[in-house]
Amino acid sequence: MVAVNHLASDGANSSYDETLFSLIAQDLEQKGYSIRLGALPEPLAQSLLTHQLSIEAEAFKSAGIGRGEKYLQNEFVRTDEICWITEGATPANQWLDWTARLQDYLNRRLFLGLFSFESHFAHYGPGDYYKRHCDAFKGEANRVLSVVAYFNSGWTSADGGELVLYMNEQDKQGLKIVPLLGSLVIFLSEEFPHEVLPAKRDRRSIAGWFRVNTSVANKVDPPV
Ligand SMILES: O=C(O)CCC(=O)C(=O)O
Ligand SMILES: [Fe+2]
Repeated sequence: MVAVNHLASDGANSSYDETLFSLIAQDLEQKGYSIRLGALPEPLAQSLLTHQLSIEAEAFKSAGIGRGEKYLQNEFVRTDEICWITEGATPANQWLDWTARLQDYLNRRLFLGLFSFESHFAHYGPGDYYKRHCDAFKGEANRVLSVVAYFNSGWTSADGGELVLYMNEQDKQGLKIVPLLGSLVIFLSEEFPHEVLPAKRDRRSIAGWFRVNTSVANKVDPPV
């Protein structure tokens, strides 16, 4: 009985996910980005928000640019606080499982060769922003696809904090996306400059990146 229920609910989730993944793949193929409102399964979005709130006080650090030795704190560019997501707590595992399934799907359908995934929670307090930037630089990038998921119920454009996705280097207008609970934005990391406008209240999200493998001979590319 338990096994049947388990299968039934897994089946329902995976058919929902397959439909969503297929729409995302189609968007990426046609436009290079996908904006899907309310797409992240609601129980997953809720449990990620609860988890984020529970670790915020002790585990979050001011965001920097880059990781490891190249880590730079630069308030001119961004002022949010972040916490990298690793396996452990159930909501984090569920997120990593969901993104692994998305990765498999996109590799099968679009042959992107996505190899690993890194992601962090982000908290923008009132006044926090992330100025216009690219997640990867043309040519040298191993970040291929950026994924952002939002956890803010009742957010409207009056609350600021929109993601502005610019279509290319020249675009000054961009597309504004309200960071409403469950919304997902996925885009080719090298192609779309973007920024986060100053938030007027607490704004919570996950930002993540699928990477290709850039290991060479005796230098192993770490997954995060
Ligand atoms: O939170 C967002 O809307 C985007 C964040 C972002 O661009 C980043 O962390 O690189
Ligand atoms: Fe970004």
